[in-house]
Amino acid sequence: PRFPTCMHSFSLQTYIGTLLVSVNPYKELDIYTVTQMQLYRGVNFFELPPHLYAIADNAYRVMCSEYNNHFILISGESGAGKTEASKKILQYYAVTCPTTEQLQIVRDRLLLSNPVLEAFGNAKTLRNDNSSRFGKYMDIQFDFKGAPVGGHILSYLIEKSRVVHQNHGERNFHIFYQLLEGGDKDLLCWLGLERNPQKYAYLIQVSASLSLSLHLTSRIVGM
Ligand SMILES: Nc1ncnc2c1ncn2[C@@H]1O[C@H](COP(=O)(O)OP(=O)(O)OP(=O)(O)O)[C@@H](O)[C@H]1O
Repeated sequence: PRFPTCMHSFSLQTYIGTLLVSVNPYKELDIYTVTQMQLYRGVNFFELPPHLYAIADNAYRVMCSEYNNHFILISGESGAGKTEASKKILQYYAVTCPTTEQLQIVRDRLLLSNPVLEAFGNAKTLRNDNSSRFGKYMDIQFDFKGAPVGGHILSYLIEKSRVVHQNHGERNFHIFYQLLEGGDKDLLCWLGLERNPQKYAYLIQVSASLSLSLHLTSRIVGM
């Protein structure tokens, strides 16, 4: 793909005013390290190359100095990298905000809730192997010292129909496959389940190419 020439070629991120435009690199870049977090911490917005951490740090510092609420809106098409971006912002706050041993529980809950939410709310689609099939609103509450003391994650509009119907080449919610793959023998026995997902009509994934050839075959047979 061709990127705008102003785009910082290393991070695939650039600014339009104070808006960060980020291109999904589809590979791990060495720009989300603790060293990078320390680099962006407390530094003026335009002093360093465009980065998610600059957005996160700016929102945090303005909140602390103005004592008011701030939000970061992440938008983009499916597969653009919104979920990954939100996780990186959470990690940034987890590492850089002042904390106490007690507050680490809040931090851990915010970070560790993600795998659970993704298990129940994410699924493979044609555009994204880990697509969020629900809207997410997340807030973090800070005390007057700027330490994270709590938060909410609200989910809404989950794609319930996926449980009983998936488009060709797509899958059901991850949790069903995870349960069959990772659930221990006793649990599966108690639930009356077998380990093989191919046994369940709602979990059988028909690949896009296979479904196309089936479709064509049935058309030809029909003729
Ligand atoms: N910053 C990144 N670095 C490396 N890979 C990334 C990054 N952002 C996204 N990806 C890759 O792209 C995939 C899709 O990203 P993500 O799930 O965040 O998209 P999304 O915008 O939330 O999509 P959806 O709207 O379908 O939920 C990820 O599973 C990951 O493999």
